[in-house]
Amino acid sequence: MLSLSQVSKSFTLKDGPYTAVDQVSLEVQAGAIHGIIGTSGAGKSTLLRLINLLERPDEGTVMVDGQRLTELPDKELRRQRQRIGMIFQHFNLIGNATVSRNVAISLELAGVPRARRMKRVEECLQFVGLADKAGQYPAQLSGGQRQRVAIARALANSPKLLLCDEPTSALDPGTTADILEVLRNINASLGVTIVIVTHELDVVRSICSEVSVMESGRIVDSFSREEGGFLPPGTHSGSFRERITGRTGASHV
Ligand SMILES: Nc1ncnc2c1ncn2[C@@H]1O[C@H](COP(=O)(O)OP(=O)(O)OP(=O)(O)O)[C@@H](O)[C@H]1O
Repeated sequence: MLSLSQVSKSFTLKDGPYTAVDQVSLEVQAGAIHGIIGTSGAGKSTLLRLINLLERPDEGTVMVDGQRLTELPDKELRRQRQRIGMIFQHFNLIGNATVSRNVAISLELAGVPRARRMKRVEECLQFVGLADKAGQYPAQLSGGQRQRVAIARALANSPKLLLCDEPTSALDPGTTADILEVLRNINASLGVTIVIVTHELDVVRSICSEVSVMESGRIVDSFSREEGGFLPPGTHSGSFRERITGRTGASHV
């Protein structure tokens, strides 16, 4: 579903170039929930933004669902991007637009006719349990409800891939569990592949099927739930792998 090959991205800072993502290669199979974890500044969000080319890689190739995004002309890239949903830590909703309009905008941009748009908005709001909030504004909603609106917006164009940048980091533990349940449901019932950037180990333990650990712009370890399960939520010590799986192990990378 997703294949990154030798992808790098540098930024020009005051004291010279800074490599935020350094020759990363990554394969995510269709149907996975892939977690990217690491300390602050490791390059996780930049890597996520390289997947849908919100950031253009300096080097390397990005393939999503058989399409080499890094080689597409702008117009075709915009079309392909509609099949990649994205949600953010701070929801990024339009404050002066109603809930239904927030969801409808991505459909308008995709040129979906009005009648189909309205039907799809209703379906998506129903999916996230907010059909009764269609006429409200983001400021009238709780954090969890705002993230549900953002999820409905991301689902509107029926994406095959959903990118989540710290989706629960602004939420309390109970609301976090609810949002993770919505993401699990999107994966299980709609078959959407999910890539989730987080610094929260419990998010990874709770929903991810596989994990990449990032450090200084590189993927330094990767492992999957299939190798022997993940620990239940709680405090554990050691490397990211030990804290998530309870096991030590050689890096696969
Ligand atoms: N647009 C940009 N311009 C300059 N530097 C940037 C830009 N985006 C990211 N960086 C730098 O790249 C590094 C990696 O940032 P990134 O946000 O990808 O890390 P992260 O692992 O997601 O961290 P956090 O968990 O704190 O968000 C940081 O040092 C950051 O300051």
